[in-house]
Amino acid sequence: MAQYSRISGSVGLITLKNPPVNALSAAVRQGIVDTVEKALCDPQVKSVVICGQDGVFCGGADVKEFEKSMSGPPLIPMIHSIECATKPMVAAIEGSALGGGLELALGCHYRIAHSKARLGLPEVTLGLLPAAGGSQRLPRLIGVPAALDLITTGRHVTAAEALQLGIVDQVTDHKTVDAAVKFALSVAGKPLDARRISTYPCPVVTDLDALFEDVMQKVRQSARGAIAPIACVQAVRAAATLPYTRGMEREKELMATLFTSGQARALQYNFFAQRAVGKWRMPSGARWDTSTPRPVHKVAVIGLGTMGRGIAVALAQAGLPVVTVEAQEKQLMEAKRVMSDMLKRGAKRRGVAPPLDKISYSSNIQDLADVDLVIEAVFEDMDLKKKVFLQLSAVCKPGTLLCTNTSGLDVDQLASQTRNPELVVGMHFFAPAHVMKLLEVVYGPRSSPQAVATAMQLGKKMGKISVAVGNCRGFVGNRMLKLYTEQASFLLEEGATPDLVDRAIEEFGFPMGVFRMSDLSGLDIGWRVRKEMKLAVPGQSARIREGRRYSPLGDLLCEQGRFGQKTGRGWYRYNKPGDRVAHSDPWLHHFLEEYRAQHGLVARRIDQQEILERCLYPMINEGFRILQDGIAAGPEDIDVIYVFGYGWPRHCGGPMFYASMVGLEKVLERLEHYYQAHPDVPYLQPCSLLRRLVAIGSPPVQKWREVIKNLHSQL
Ligand SMILES: CCCCCCCCCCCCC[C@H](O)CC(=O)SCCNC(=O)CCNC(=O)[C@H](O)C(C)(C)COP(=O)(O)OP(=O)(O)OC[C@H]1O[C@@H](n2cnc3c(N)ncnc32)[C@H](O)[C@@H]1OP(=O)(O)O
Repeated sequence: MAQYSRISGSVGLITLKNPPVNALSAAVRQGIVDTVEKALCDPQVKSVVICGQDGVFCGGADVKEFEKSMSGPPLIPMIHSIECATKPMVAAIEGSALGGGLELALGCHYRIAHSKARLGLPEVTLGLLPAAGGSQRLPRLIGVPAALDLITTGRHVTAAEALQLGIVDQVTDHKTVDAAVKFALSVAGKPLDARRISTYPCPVVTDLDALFEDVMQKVRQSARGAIAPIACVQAVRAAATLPYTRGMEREKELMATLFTSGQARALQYNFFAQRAVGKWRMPSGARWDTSTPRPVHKVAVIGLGTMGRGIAVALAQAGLPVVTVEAQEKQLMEAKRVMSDMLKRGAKRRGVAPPLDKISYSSNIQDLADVDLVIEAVFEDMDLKKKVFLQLSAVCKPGTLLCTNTSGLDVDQLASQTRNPELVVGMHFFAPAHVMKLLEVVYGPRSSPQAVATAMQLGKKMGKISVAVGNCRGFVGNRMLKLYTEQASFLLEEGATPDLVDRAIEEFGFPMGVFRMSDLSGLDIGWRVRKEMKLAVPGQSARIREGRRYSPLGDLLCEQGRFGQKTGRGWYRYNKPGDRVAHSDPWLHHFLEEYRAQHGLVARRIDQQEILERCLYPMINEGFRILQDGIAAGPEDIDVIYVFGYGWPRHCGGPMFYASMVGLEKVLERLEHYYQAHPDVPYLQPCSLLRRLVAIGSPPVQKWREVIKNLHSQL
């Protein structure tokens, strides 16, 4: 839909109307075609302004339409006819001009932006390229290097940067449409030949081959198997080397391969999944749109280890006053120094003043009497956390929300220490907490919807993608991760090496393999938990514990003081403690051989396919159990957690989406196969939800919620 009116006597005003982001649906495209024609045929009209309603120019093509067969006028000729118009066309950009929205603006002869507007070609993040002329017009307008940067990263630029780059002609702090109309009046009747970007030659680049080789290498390195960034580079190369019409053909050709790819489907699924997790619901029926968060004006963080420091910094960066409490004076002083540096570095990056005054430091828990919300981030020890919750419950004013930053401990046990268990939730941050985007908000059986709503809103304010999940050991992320790491150890017992397993995982697209990751986070953390659970017993190497297969490999390494990077030895060897470059370690290979000999295990050749299936399918199976248990409300929650918290390659959608792409029948068949081969690993047994989905014909992932709902209503 687009509305046409005439203002200031001679300016035709076209307003895109498709809330919330004025996406270019078939109806909007039809509206634009019709209203442009009207404006061009109206003899009173000397120039035209195109704007979007409600302060948003246009969020691009309507991504929901990509799943259906396309109807309505196509974008490319529509934009072409705007560029060919004989009356000046001016884009009035407020809010966002993204993807097809910016391409539409590039088809106009002039662009006026509000100072708060954001512009960009983020198609690459959806597995696509700017295929309505964006890959051909932008390099012609701003040069090849700048266009490559914007198109391959998909980053949004501010109006100020857009002006500097030459994407927009004017930036205004006032009403954008008024400024655009004034501008349109001033250019009426002026020649337009020099304003049609498609006619520009691409600015010459010295040593084009070297530039593209360099960019392609960088993109291949950071893309980790994603195809869209590579196609984006190829499209820009076409702009730099071919006439416009041939460049457009190349753009179309490249888009055709991306458009139907699994990666594009995965990335678009993930785009909507990120938005779906904000619409949380609890098994009780409480939901995001019926639960009002409590106001949070002042926050506290208790415990200033690595996690507490990161959380406090993220809170201060979000503009919240934070009281931090650390019982040990020495640790408090050290934390203050490190956190001030973190705030200064962050502020420098963002070009703002460091919010040092937002954080106050104390060693006295009594200083938390007036805060609205506390995040406890002391050592991961249930007894210690219980003690802290007991104290907090006595010190804090009534109504204070008490949150625990735990990676898997029982939130309900902590709630039971307090006067108001309904005000207790888990906030599981990921390290480094001021950088990582993910937050698991964990509700216990007694957490109130209001407490969940408050934690979710705080997460949003901190710039996190927050996912509400139920309370169980490890919540969603770590519950699934446990099986992944355990399977990786089993593979070592059977003949693999850390390098072999990590290579397979990294080629799949994870930034780091399972053993490299374990060395980075420290083997001792899991060891301590296993010792607490009485699973790990020093000096013991039995391979069956509590009636099921157990790999003591990690425990045995810890007994040798091999804790990973921090000790310079772990699954790999490092040149010195704290070093980050992992080297294959002959000692470890010898250790594995001895271990296998001791247990009568014969090493066999393990291929990449088996490594992936053994590491990923049990996780996926556990994901189905998590859905079945109602710990996560839908597959989107699990997938968002894995993409943003655990490095699951975004172009594979997330573990549950990946399962649907592989085919649920295949996942089921392989799990059955592995369970038969390893009956002492109970979690390999396929979960009944997976069986059920296969039995009803493997519906697409978007339909699983319905199946789960029916399953729960039958129980
Ligand atoms: C054989 C095969 C032949 C192949 C040839 C096919 C040729 C096809 C030709 C296509 C031509 C290509 C055109 C173009 O190059 C492609 C594109 O434009 S792709 C889209 C690019 N745009 C984006 O990526 C922007 C995405 N949106 C955002 O970043 C943000 O939404 C925003 C605009 C910055 C606004 O942010 P917020 O205010 O925070 O709001 P939300 O993000 O929560 O969004 C609100 C609401 O809107 C929905 N939504 C947003 N953008 C779109 C969109 N582009 N399409 C559809 N829906 C969109 C979002 O999901 C939210 O929905 P809700 O959750 O409320 O239901």
